[in-house]
Amino acid sequence: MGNTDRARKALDAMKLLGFSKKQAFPVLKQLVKTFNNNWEPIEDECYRALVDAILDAEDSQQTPASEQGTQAAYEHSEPHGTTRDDRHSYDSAGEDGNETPLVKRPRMGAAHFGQDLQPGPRQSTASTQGSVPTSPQTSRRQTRSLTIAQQAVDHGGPSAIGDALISKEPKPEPGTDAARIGSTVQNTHEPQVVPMCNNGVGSSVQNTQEASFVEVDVASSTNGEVKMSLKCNLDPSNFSISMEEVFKMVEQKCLHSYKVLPPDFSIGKLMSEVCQSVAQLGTMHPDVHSSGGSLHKEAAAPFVKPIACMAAVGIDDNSAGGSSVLESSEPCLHNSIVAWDPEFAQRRTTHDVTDISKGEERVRISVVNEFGSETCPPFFYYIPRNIVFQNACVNISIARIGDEDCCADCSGNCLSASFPCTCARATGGDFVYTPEGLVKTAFLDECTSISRFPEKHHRFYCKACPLERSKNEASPCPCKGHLVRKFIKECWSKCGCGMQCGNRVIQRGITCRLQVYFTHEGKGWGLRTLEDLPKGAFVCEYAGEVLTSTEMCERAIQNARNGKHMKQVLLDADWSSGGVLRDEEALVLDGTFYGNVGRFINHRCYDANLVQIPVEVETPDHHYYHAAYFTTKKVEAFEELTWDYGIDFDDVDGPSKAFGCVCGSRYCRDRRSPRRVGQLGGTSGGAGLGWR
Ligand SMILES: C[S@@+](CC[C@H](N)C(=O)[O-])C[C@H]1O[C@@H](n2cnc3c(N)ncnc32)[C@H](O)[C@@H]1O
Repeated sequence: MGNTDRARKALDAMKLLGFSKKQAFPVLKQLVKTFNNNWEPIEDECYRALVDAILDAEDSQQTPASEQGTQAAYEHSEPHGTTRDDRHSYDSAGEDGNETPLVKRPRMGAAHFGQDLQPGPRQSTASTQGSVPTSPQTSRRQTRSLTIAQQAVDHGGPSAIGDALISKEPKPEPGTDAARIGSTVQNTHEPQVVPMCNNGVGSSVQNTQEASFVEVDVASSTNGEVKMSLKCNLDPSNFSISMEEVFKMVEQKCLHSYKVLPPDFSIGKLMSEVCQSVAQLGTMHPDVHSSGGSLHKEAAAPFVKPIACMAAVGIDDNSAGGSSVLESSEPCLHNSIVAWDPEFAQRRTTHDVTDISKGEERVRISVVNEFGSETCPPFFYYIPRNIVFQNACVNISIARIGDEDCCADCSGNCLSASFPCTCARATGGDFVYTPEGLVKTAFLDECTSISRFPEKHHRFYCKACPLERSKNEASPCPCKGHLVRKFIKECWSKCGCGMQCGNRVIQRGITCRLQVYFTHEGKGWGLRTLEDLPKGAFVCEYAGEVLTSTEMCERAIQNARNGKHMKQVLLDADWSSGGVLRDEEALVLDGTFYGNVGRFINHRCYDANLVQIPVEVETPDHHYYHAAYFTTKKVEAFEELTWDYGIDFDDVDGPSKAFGCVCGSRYCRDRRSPRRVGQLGGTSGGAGLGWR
């Protein structure tokens, strides 16, 4: 083929992309000269070099259309009212009058990965930042969709020169909040089409005459939710490929294009990194953002990284809530007395909806209400870790931790030692956590079983039950029994290992991305995850004021008068093992007035996706411990996080009076429930945890 033919083909190809001959020709001429009449690099990858060169030439001339006032640089006139930027998005017709795709022009190579789709001069209507409403109050999910439209037009030249990337209407995904909000999604984007070389994922259908689409959807919100999905509407009967094959192919093409790539480069990883980066930018606390501090790293570290810990090296624990210690040198902790001032609380009605934790957690925890008018839950003080109310005795002292209660001789990461350390042995002979920071399946399943089928598990019966005594001191009822629960013992400060030790998970605080949201089933506010969570993942603790059981009863009476629901968790795992317990040793956590996100976890009968496991960190006995929530199964992003409160709904005198269950579980135990569709034989009878 001679130079003239090659030039004609190149100009035809450019025309298909919306570049006029006037634009393309001088650039092509220059390129041919630059490459010493060698056409290969010009024709390579569907004229990628040429497109880039034209865009570069445009860049060097470009001023915004609104300022320019003329479109003299273009052969054809602009559609009505469009700006130069718009024109890049909407070339309404080709020079031949045929309807050609409305084009937007990013750099071709980068467009595969959306890299060139960052805010930029020619993407004023579709920038990621621009798409996100600036008001933090806005709870609407914004979606950003990029569609690679494969036109597969065969003009004798590279067949898929017309591949295009379209930013289209937000498209909610089934099962996500975006799907629920449906038409309420605010779309700040215009549809856009970007020319793509056919070296993308759609290449396997380049000969088809029918238009095919590959959509890359990036859904994001002000609250930092990000979901990236890739959808193809290709006819699956034409071919069968696995995503792995696709990734491999794209990876090879990347390698070909960019010449140098790290050996472990993967498209899957790249996509997940894109999501994580968007999430990270959205979830970083402003102070971290500006300082680029280590907290930023920590927040971004996937919690499943061996060391949810690794990133914790060098973190500033003051701000990051890395320790769950109740600070005290007193045997009984009385230095953090919390007094609830109802008047003050009434004056303070709002939370920071961008972060209900007020920066107390490592990640922001946003609040959204897609269904009602209340913008946020009733006021309470957010505390990331437990604080004693008044009389509770939480005896944390170095002196009480004996050699048999810690692993003073360890160093580094206990999980990598050849033998389980003392702390691991305290959990039953082995480490409970995997190197990825997840609770091992066998242990988790046993904890879940105890919680689901308490009647099948062993109970202790107190001689003088503190719970019954606090209800009626004069003539207490016999103890109803306390479940023997399985404990996790984490390494702690008296141990020789470091903060990066894999046997320290809950003490690092929340690392997954959570959101408080208003449920539509009538449960009030609830908690959901914004990312997929594997089975056994730590979600959060239930944090609150530490009360004695007498204080709890007094509060319960007071709250019943005020029509307030209590949000309490009994720490009764070991009440009967040490003989008669003093009232100040029988402890309860109450998150009603001072609490963390754990107070938003709603109840689900039987098949809840969280289980509460007692975790001992700083105290060697089981009177005081942390009530930590772990996932019982894989949980998808945007799923509500639920826990079985262990309520016996048939006990009309008990806590079930508080609410009619609308958990929606097919095993719902509340016979009155309108949403009940089935029944599991037997009742829970309580999982050893009271809930009022
Ligand atoms: C710990 S709080 C959970 C957060 C609460 N939904 C809120 O808005 O603050 C427990 C309260 O949530 C409500 N709740 C939790 N699970 C429920 C369910 N399955 N059905 C109905 N209400 C539920 C009840 O009002 C219960 O007293």
